[in-house]
Amino acid sequence: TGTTRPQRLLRAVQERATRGDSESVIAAIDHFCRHQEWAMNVGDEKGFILDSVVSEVSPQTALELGTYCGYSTVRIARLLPPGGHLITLEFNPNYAAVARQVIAWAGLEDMVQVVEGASGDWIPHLREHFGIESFDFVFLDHWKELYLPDIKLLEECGLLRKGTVLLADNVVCPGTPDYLEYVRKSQSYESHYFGSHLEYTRAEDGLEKSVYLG
Ligand SMILES: Nc1ncnc2c1ncn2CCOCCNC(=O)c1cc(-c2ccc(F)cc2)cc(O)c1O
Ligand SMILES: [Mg+2]
Repeated sequence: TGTTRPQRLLRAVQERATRGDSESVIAAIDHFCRHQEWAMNVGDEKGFILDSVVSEVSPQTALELGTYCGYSTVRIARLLPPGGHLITLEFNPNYAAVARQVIAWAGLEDMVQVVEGASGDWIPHLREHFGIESFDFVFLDHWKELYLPDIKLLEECGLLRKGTVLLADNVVCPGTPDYLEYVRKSQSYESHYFGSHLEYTRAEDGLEKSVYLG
């Protein structure tokens, strides 16, 4: 029983990145994934698109579905405006444990809440548990077949408002066909595809940005 990949990724952060410097944490993870071991972070190329959307929205309240090691959590949290807060849901307790340490190494623990559990179980309780009225921004990066049911659940729970921006990773690879069809056809969303590549590879992938129209 050696270490897991997330544990090796965390060690690379602790060895290569400067405490409190989120840029160096992002760079350390990208270096590890390019030169040591591939891992399913959104990566630098799609991460640049994520940065531009987060900067444009400048969310006070943000939700991430699928934390993994906290790479996109750090990318989002470092761009939040004063008072901004990010809730990130992670199913796997081992991933969540690594993510908390990565987020702390970046010095962003005060803006982020890592919540362990399944998205479908937690979404109906976010309002009462965290005092959230609605989300300004949602990043979808968890099980690809849960993207569609989970945005329908967010709608039903009244957690989306006119103008909420959804950004979905992996809409080409591994792919989220039912989600794409829904947001592109629904009168309740204005959708746009940002073509890119699967993290650290030349395979095609992209992000779908969808604005909820209410
Ligand atoms: N809170 C929650 N509730 C429910 N479920 C949850 C949860 N939190 C986590 N999960 C479950 C799973 O989370 C990880 C999902 N991410 C991916 O699977 C993923 C896979 C690839 C990939 C892999 C292999 C290839 F060959 C090509 C591409 C690339 C990516 O960028 C990915 O994001
Ligand atoms: Mg992904």
